[in-house]
Amino acid sequence: MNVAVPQEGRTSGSAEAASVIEVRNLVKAFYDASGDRITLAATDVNFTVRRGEFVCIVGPSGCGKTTVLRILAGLEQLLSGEVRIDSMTQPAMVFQEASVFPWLTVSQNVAFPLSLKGVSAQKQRERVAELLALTGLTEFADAHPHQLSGGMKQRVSVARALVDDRDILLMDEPFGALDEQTRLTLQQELLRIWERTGKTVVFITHSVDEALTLADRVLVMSPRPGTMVADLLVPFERPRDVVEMRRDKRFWDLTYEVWRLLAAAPEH
Ligand SMILES: Nc1ncnc2c1ncn2[C@@H]1O[C@H](COP(=O)(O)OP(=O)(O)OP(=O)(O)O)[C@@H](O)[C@H]1O
Repeated sequence: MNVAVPQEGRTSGSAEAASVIEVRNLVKAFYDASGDRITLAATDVNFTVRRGEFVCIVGPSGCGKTTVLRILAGLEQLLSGEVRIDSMTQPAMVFQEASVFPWLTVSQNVAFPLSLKGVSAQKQRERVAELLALTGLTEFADAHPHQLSGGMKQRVSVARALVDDRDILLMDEPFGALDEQTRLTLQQELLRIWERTGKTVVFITHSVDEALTLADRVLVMSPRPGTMVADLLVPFERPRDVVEMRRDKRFWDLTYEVWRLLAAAPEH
């Protein structure tokens, strides 16, 4: 069942049992205030995501990656096409900039979705403790965001996205603003969390390296208006070691393959 805000083109149902997200012939355009000038952001986008899968989307800047993700989240309307999300819960979203409330503590930030749902204080405490442990934040439970590093703030965002146990996690360049080393640490942590929770993840990144580190499949988009030009299987076994996997020649062969596709993708 789809509990997302109903929109034209978004339907519910379980036509394809294995796929939890199905996008067919999606077209999205933005209009200026007068309605005259149109920016075609994405065109004829097709892909599916199976339950529990980790899918990364890469593509050049402005090709429509965020737009596609926002449509999945129910934050944008599509112009035409169809989006089917087979889930009991609205997708959770994590953005590039850690979206934490500065006046709340780490615990209160993580608990926020539960407080909106009227979950009892005792249950909130239990669930928040689980999530703080999962994301390595237990000792910062009472800290405020200004006392945290960028990586820790992003951990708070991830913990909050997981706290009310939604099936689908949509992540828009969540580690894009972090330094390389913190990024690698958080990639490893995200993989561990994903393996434990079994969420379906759609993750946008500019980094080919990051996509191959995390994903079961990498979807490659063309320049704007973006469309899918490749759907590549990432064959590395799980659990992955984000450092050790770089010794595997297949990692670099795939890196070359994705870069070749990005370089060759035609502009529309
Ligand atoms: N609200 C909006 N109004 C008008 N145009 C928009 C809006 N949002 C996005 N666009 C345009 O749609 C196109 C796709 O934008 P989008 O943010 O989806 O790209 P992206 O692939 O995520 O880019 P980046 O990788 O740089 O974040 C761009 O040309 C952008 O200017």
